[in-house]
Amino acid sequence: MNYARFLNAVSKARVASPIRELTAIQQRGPPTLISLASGMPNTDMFPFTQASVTLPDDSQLHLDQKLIKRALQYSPSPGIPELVQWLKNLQVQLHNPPTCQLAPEQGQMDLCVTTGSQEALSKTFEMLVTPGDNVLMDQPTYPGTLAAVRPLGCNLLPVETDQLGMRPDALRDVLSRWKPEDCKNPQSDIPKVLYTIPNGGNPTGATMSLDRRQEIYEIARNYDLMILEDDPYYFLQFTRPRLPSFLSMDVDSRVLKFDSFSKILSSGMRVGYMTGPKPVISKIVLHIQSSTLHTSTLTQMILFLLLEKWGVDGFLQHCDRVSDFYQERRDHMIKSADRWLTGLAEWHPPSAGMFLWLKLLGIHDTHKLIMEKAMEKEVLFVPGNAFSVTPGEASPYVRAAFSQATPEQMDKGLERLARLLREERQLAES
Ligand SMILES: Cc1ncc(COP(=O)(O)O)c(CNc2cc3ccccc3n(O)c2=O)c1O
Repeated sequence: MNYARFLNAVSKARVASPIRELTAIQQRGPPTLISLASGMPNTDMFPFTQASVTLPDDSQLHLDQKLIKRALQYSPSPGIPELVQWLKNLQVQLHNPPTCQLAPEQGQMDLCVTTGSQEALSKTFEMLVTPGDNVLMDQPTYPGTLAAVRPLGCNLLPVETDQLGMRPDALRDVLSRWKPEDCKNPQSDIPKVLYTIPNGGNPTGATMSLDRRQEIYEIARNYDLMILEDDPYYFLQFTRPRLPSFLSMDVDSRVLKFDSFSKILSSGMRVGYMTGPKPVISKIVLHIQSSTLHTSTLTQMILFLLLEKWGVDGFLQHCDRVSDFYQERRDHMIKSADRWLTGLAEWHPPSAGMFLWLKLLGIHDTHKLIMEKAMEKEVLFVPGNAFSVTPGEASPYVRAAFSQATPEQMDKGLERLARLLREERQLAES
């Protein structure tokens, strides 16, 4: 892969911060190393002497006086080494990426910790996108991504999805404006980036079938596309075995996978991790060096202590408990939808994630209905137009989340929606 084709001018101009490089050297150095180099503060002045976190089994993660000093200090931009290594081992065990066998400059698998996958996504678009670029994207998609990429002045090209995720025929149709060989012409405006959410899609709840993943990967090979695999719901797949990731089939090293602990351990800890070709991850790390410096060391340390205690098997057992919880909530929401919305709406039961994508029959655009009338009925959804790649596009859909509401609240909420839809029907017929 020629990664220079994908990096924009800003990213190419990024160079290593000498001070941050020193942090890495200092952290790797022997205990006998005397550093008069970095301007790190003196941890003896920090008013914290230890910290403990209690787990459901009443066991504790403890940061003693020595560990708390390290946890409260600056740390390397890619992430604290022990957490980075644990996550690399997890990715190899789960996805066995072909890229592990490559030489670093050829795109060997690398990984960095980010402050949520949101930081990884925003920095990645800022690394790959030049104003005027054409960027391929699931339609509909996650508003947080739209918020990150829209201001960059590129043309977002919506690729239609259905209950099985992005449609390869729709992708081919969008790409039919170009010839595959256009990717060799630096003057061509052929798309270089494809963004998709393969599991438990936000907002549709869709999970991409294996056939489609393989077909879309082949299209990406043919048109030399980087695939941004946004995958915060990977561990919330309800079926086993989990579907293979794009990372697991990435023989070219063209996949960037965005993972997150938000849906399985904590959203407030703000820890994600990004896996991809070393030349690309290195550029993201340079962006981290000149922005946040690194994700909170304390947060990373607490997370690592937990993962070290659990091991991969223990972590996956926890993920199974979490996905079982959301599967049960999904079942409750589908039962209530069947009870209240039959004949009023259409949907596909999701096989992952936390969202149900409801098409409200007879409604051209749900925005006004939800923001005004549903509020009067004291029920809230997200109107479908919030997820459209095309700004201002009308949508008959609403996104319903089954992550927080109790089964009783879900049932009451969908009953209120049904009452509203029946009132709308009567109004339209009168
Ligand atoms: C597809 C996709 N990619 C990336 C992210 C970001 O995850 P993180 O940075 O690792 O935590 C998300 C998080 N999605 C949401 C977040 C959220 C936060 C407050 C309130 C509402 C929220 N709603 O509604 C969301 O969908 C996502 O769905």
